[in-house]
Formats: sequence, C-alpha cells, structure tokens
Amino acid sequence: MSKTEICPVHKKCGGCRYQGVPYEEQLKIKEKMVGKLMGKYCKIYPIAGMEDPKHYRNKVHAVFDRDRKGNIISGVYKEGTHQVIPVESCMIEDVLADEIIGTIRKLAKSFKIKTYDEDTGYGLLRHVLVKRAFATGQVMVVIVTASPVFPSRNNFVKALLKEYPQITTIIHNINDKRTSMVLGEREKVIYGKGYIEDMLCGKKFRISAKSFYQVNPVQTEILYKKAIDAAGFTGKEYVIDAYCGIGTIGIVASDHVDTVVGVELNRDAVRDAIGNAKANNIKNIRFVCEDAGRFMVRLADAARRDSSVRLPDVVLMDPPRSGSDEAFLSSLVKMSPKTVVYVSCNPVTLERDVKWLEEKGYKAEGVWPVDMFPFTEHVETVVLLSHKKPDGHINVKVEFGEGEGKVPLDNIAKRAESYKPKERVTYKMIKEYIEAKYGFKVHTAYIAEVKRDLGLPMYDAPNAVEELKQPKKHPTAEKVEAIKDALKHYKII
Ligand SMILES: C[S@@+](CC[C@H](N)C(=O)[O-])C[C@H]1O[C@@H](n2cnc3c(N)ncnc32)[C@H](O)[C@@H]1O
Repeated sequence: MSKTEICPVHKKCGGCRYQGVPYEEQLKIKEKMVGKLMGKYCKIYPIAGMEDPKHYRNKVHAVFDRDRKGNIISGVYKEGTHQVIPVESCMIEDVLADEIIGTIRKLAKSFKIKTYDEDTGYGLLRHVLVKRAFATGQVMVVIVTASPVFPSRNNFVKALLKEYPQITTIIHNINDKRTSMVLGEREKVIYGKGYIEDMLCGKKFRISAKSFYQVNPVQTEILYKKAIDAAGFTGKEYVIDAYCGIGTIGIVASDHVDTVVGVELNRDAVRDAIGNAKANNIKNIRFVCEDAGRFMVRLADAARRDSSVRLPDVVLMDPPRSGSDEAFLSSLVKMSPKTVVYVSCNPVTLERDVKWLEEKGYKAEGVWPVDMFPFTEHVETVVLLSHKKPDGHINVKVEFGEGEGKVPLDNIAKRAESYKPKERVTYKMIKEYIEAKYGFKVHTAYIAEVKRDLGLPMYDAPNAVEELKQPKKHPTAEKVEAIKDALKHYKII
C-alpha cells in the first residue's frame, strides 16, 4: 500500500493506527508485539495475514448527528470524545454497508427525520448498524432511535429497500437511555426474519442484531482451524466452548469430538447457538446461558460431590477483551482438562491469564497470532496449553511388616482402597443396571429428573434453555424407584 492512500480522518477516528504502514510491516509489528508478551512461554508461530487486507469488516456502525450547518452527518466518535467525525467510506469496512449508511443519511433528510442530540436528549435517529454475511450475501440493517415513535417508518423502509433490494432484514431498535451503548433493550423486526445467516468452515450460522459475530470472516476460518488443530482432537473428547457467542467454534469442533457444551452470557446469542446446532443437524452439542466463571465453579463443585459428573478433556475459551476471571480459571485448574485452547483478541489480558495458568500447572505449547484486524493495532491469538506432567520423583525407602518404623501390610491395603478413584457412574451404566434388574428401559431425561428432584447436579442432562422448549413427561413411580435403586447401588445417594 502506498503512503498516499491515507484515510483523511484516521487521526481523529483513531481506529487505523497503521495507516500508511505497508501491510507486510504491520504483520511484523504485530508478530513482534505478541512475541514480546508471550515469547517467554513458548514458540510463536508466524502470524497469518490477509491476501487483501481491505474492506474486511462485515459489521459497520455509524452514529448520526448534524454538523454546524445543520446537515445530517454519520460516522464515528472522535477518539476519546462524543464528537461525531463524518465518514463516507472506510478502507476496512464493507463497501455496501457504507453505501447503505450513506443512503440512510439521504433518506433521513428527505423524510425530515431529526438526529438525536446527546446533550439535550432531543431528536430521533441515533445509530445505524449494518451486518453483512459475506458468504450468503444477506444484509441486516438496524436503525436505532431514541423513541419507539418513528414517523413514516413504513415508507422509510420501502424507500430503503427500493435502493437496496439485497437487504434481507431490517430491525428497529429503541435506545432511550443516555448511554454510550449503541443498542437498546427493545427491538422490533420491521422487515425480514430479524437475523442473517452466514457460512463459516462449512457450517451455517444465524446472527441476530445483538449477538457477537467475528468481524472478519476470512480470517475467522483461519483462526478456528488453528484453534481446532491445536487442540489435537481424537474424537473422544468432552469439550467446553466457553464464551461461545452463537456457538461457532464449538459447532465447527463438534465433528471432531464426542460432546461439546457451549457457555455464553448473552441470551440472544444462546438462542442463535441453539438454532445453529439444529440448522447444522448437530446432536452432540448443547448450550448453557450463564456467566462462564459461574458455570465452571458449579461444574467443579458438582464433580467434587458426584463422581458421575463428566469432566472436560478440553476447554476452548474465547473471552472478551478483558480476559477471563479468577472464578473461571481456578475452577478450570481444579478440573484439570488435559488441554486448554485460549483464543484472545487482547494479548495483554491473554498474557495475564496464561501466566496464572502456568503457575497452576499448565504449560503453554504454542502461540499462533492471526491478523483479524489489518490497519489497526489489534491482533487475535490462539494459545495451546497442556496440563504439566509431574516434574520428577523422589525415592523413599519403606520397610513393610510388624514392629517399630515398619508399615503393616493390612494398613496399606486399607489405605489403597480408600485412595482408589471412584468409578465414574454414567447414565448408560444406570440404564443398564435398571434394564438388567427390572427388565425395562428408562430414558436419560427420567434419570436426570430424579437426580434433579434429589438435589443432585445436572451437568450431564440436556441444557436448561433447550429443556424449556420440550413438552415435559415424567417417569412413573415404578421407574422413579428403579432409578433411585440404581443411584443407591452406585453410591450416588
Ligand atoms: C470474543 S467473543 C467470542 C465469541 C465466539 N467464541 C466467537 O468466536 O464468535 C466473547 C463472547 O463472550 C461473551 N461473554 C462476555 N462475558 C461473558 C461471561 N462472563 N460469561 C460468558 N460469556 C461471556 C460475549 O457475549 C461474547 O459472545
């Protein structure tokens, strides 16, 4: 890229720190930055860059305002302020998205729509968000207003669709709070299905207005492939996909493992994730809508109390920029999955969390930087961590038998028995016990229900969000007794 192609607003916008820096050089700078933070732990592999590093962003947000002359403008906030810098086109944003936003500016003028004034709280139009699915061509437009009353809304939508028939859904979002958050709680689908669908790594994904979706789909495929390759799946693993968003990594990984549980805080994203698993006909994945740290604490706790709770073999984690938290990491360490694959968009919090895990028995084995955000200073990174084997051993001489300083043999047998790991009791074992003893079969959901009624942990049962959608049947009294008998037999109660 030549130095003459510098964006006129880059200094005020502050997004593209590497304006005018040749792309190859940008990659070197990012690789060096990751090396500086992570090089002390393990090998840093060469950064994966883009062939064409422009117009990669599939999500474009514009804030609306008026300039001093009263003209409607849209763009970005000046770095560190709430002053709007007009942007007509941007070298990293999707071209169609920028054009649609430009047309909304024009329509707002002809429909005499007032832009929202943050200082006075007057006016209607606050933001426009455009999301585009590069693989399918579907386009979502979210119009954010300060009030639910949007005069001539239908005609406005008609005029927009006339210019851009490729728009597949339009959402009216209402944000009446004095906040820097773009989207408000309330939204109404005013055209189309209310979501768009994209393809990633051969799987279909539905994306809602409020769900997180990686902004650079070309590099996301590379990122997910690196994460899945790093995990080295054999097909038998129980995997937790923590901070899973709309389930993308877990769904892509599901073909290579036994079971995946995705954990995510945002309800809309979990709803998308459940729909995505169904749309791709994936049966070995389920989703939990919960704080990831809380989920891990509950799972570690349940595993301590009930040996039938299955522990993860691999944890894939992709937290927000702030990184993970101690609740999550300390429970992870308690469950000691043999592999952790950490995907991060912030090398600083990544280093902090990896340091913590290294101190608690994990070893970083490899770091793969991926350039998801060309021209900006941001970089995405995949780190593989493995559980450390014991460092060495010490020799202790022990004499067995009777008498002082000797260890009686029957004591050893007793202690060995008490240290023997408890057999992991699975739903399959409970079913087989019941079928052999009582001659009838019981459904997993019935075992789950009895366990729940007895206050036992439910981690192997279908996830709560999905369960709500199923019509509920209950086991007969005879089956309840048989299940309780099996639980007693296996010393769970
Ligand atoms: C960087 S995104 C990754 C999403 C997904 N893995 C992907 O590749 O699209 C982080 C996700 O973590 C979710 N999140 C943030 N804080 C969380 C928390 N405390 N517990 C669970 N999920 C959280 C966000 O809603 C977001 O979907």
